[in-house]
Amino acid sequence: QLKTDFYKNTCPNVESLVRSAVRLKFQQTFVTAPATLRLFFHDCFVRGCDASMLLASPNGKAEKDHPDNLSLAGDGFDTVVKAKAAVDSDSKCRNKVSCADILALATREVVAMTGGPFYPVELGRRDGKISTLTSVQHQLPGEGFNLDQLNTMFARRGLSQTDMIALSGAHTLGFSHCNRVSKRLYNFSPKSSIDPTLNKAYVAQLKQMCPLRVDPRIAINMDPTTPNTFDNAYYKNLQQGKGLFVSDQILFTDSRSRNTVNFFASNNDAFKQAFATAMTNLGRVGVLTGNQGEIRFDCTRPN
Ligand code: HEM
Ligand SMILES: [Ca+2]
Ligand SMILES: [Ca+2]
Repeated sequence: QLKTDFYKNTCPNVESLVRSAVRLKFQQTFVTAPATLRLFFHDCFVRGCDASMLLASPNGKAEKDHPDNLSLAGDGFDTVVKAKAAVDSDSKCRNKVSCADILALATREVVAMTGGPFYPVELGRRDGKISTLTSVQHQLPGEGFNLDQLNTMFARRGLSQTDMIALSGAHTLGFSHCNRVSKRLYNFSPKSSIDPTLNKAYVAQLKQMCPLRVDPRIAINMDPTTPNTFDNAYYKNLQQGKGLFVSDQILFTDSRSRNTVNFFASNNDAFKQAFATAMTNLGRVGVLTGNQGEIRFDCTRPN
């Protein structure tokens, strides 16, 4: 239903307009890349890829206000606002391109700019009008999830285990916060205070960055080897016990997903290809098309 040339007649330059705006923003701050990528994921998992996550909060009860979204970096939202302004600066395009499509295009740009694949982006999504805190409940994966929980949550959106493993490779970029990992370092289980699947040297490193009772706002790299490059280092890290979250490390620990991790670790091109396919599948989740929804004038509020 979505098509790569959806705006062929209404806004033929949409891709280059978004690209220049995202490039400019990326030059100002690297966080643009991980922030936009994560925003797209969270948007698609809640009510589908409809830009619901971008809607401002009039009453403190929007999607944005859910605890799982409070750590979304502001630069992701700002990237979409800037790209939308660039699109609307072209009189032919003004109010013709949905915020959901602008987010999908901006996400492709940040992936490509950091070294990931440049893949065709399907377009034609419409913007949703609803954003509620309760619609986020149980829709986003937790950092403590096991393989079955991850597979169930992704399968509900038509995404395979391979898609899930490839998409988890997004953790090759960006930051987390100490509160997400302290349980694995200090308080893992009655049997062992440290998660036994963690690499010992990595534990020491993490404990140094995240001492007990550290300020929970302290940020740490998710990929300790190449935090600013979109590459398959994430999977090589998993092979060495250097997955930051339980939900990362389980992909290698569980024998049902280990082969795919080993394959992506050994072949960056295969990972990039699988990531592109999985992003296309993610971009189709729950989309509004045709005359459903609307084309928002302002990405932060319904028309
Ligand atoms: C598989 C299950 C997943 C879990 C449990 C998970 C969980 C998390 C958590 C807890 C953080 C850190 C938040 C913080 O402390 O600030 C994070 C960051 C991030 N996640 Fe995921 N995530 C998952 C999948 C994904 C997917 C599918 C994508 C995108 C395709 C993604 C992209 C990112 C990015 C780019 C960051 C870094 C954000 C930044 O630097 O601002 N994650 N994720
Ligand atoms: Ca959404
Ligand atoms: Ca990396």
